Amino acid sequence: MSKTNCRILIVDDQEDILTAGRIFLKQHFSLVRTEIHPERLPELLKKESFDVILLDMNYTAGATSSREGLDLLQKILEIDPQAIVVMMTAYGDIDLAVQALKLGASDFVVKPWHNEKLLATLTAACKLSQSTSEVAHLRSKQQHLNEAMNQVGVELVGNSPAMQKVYQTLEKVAATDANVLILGENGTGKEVAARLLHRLSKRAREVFIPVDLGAVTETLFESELFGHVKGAFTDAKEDRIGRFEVASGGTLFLDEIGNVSLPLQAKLLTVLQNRVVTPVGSNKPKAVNVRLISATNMPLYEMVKQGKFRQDLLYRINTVEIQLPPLRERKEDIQPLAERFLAVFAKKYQKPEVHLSKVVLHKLMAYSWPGNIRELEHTMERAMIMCETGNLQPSDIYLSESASELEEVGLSKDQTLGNVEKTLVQQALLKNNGNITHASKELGITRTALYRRIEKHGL
Ligand SMILES: Nc1ncnc2c1ncn2[C@@H]1O[C@H](COP(=O)(O)OP(=O)(O)OP(=O)(O)O)[C@@H](O)[C@H]1O
Repeated sequence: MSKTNCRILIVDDQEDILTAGRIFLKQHFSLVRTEIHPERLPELLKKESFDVILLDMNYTAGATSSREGLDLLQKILEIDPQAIVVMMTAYGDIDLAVQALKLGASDFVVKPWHNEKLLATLTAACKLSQSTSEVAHLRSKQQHLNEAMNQVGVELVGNSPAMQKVYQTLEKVAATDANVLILGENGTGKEVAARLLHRLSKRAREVFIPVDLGAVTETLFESELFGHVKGAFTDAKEDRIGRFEVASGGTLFLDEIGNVSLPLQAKLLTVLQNRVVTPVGSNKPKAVNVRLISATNMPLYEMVKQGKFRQDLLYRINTVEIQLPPLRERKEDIQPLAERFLAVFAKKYQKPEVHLSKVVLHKLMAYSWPGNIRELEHTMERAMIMCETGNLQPSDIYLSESASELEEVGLSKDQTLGNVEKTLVQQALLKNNGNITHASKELGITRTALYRRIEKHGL
């Protein structure tokens, strides 16, 4: 007969009980220890761990208060709150057994015990102990995974005044559970900001669950967000929890919220108001506790006026609003971002680190970046791949707008002769991708004269 892998400790001050218990239980469980001195229990538990403790309630011969047993139970649970303790009570002590259960005991057996009953109770207690430690193990694994995942993409580069305002708001709102709406054009870093907010919040050890609502089909919306029960529809082969439940305790990031249709907006609103979800095919609502962050690049206020977005839903999601400015409105962030991306891609493609020269920087600064930081990131990745010399050339920077459409750098603002000359030289260099011969030809000056001007204007 194979033994159950379970370590059992029997505590009693009567030698005959300990002996009878040991002889019987050793046939069924991998380890059985006994302790006749209950006062030594705390010391013993610090040294050794047991899956189940079988604890007597009455210690002093003839005592009826059983206070000692309850005190010992409390001590055990102080040392190990997860301990599985089965109490042994005398016949007629049911009230005391109930008290013990309320204090945290897992079960009780009546003395003198029936062997089958004792065996069944302890087998169940061993299973409970195993599941409790599995849950604890999974929980700590989950926490490690969350922490590792929460590290991904949470650094917001850029210190422009516009971004400083964003950081200040993120820090203020992180301490609260307020619903946050992040607005901004494509690629401005809305998801990175949402991840950073989660990491700064008190939910940082829990999950961050992003949902791209633009990619969720109308028919799967409810099942995806609220879950479904087996048989709710043809493909529902088993119960599945939705993103709200997965995110419970943590943060739910609803990206592209402006893409949700009006009927589904109503369903979303009901969930946010009542803080419960009802899986598709079920009639049992489940409570959820999420911090909600929503994001969109769509003009939600305009959409409310046009009847395309529910005003009550907007008010529900925008307790605090964060506007991420487009890159063209925070040009001072271009250099640090470009340098960061170059460093990242140098590592990725195992190339030496590349220096960002002034002429390349000018090309980057003159562009309007309609795709914002995502476009800058892709541009720098491509440049790193194309760059052969370790010295990035303007020709390595491929931009979707043609050079003639580049902004006229500063021409209208300060038209001193020096500035006009500097601008013309810059533009000629940009247009010719830094090629001195071609740029000097276009400007109608010699190469030496162009070099002199480059030096003079610090280009
Ligand atoms: N401030 C920043 N610092 C560093 N990287 C950033 C920053 N902002 C954005 N990025 C990077 O730019 C890319 C786009 O960012 P993100 O996905 O957060 O933008 P988004 O506004 O959510 O885009 P979309 O509207 O298309 O969903 C990502 O690769 C991200 O890592």
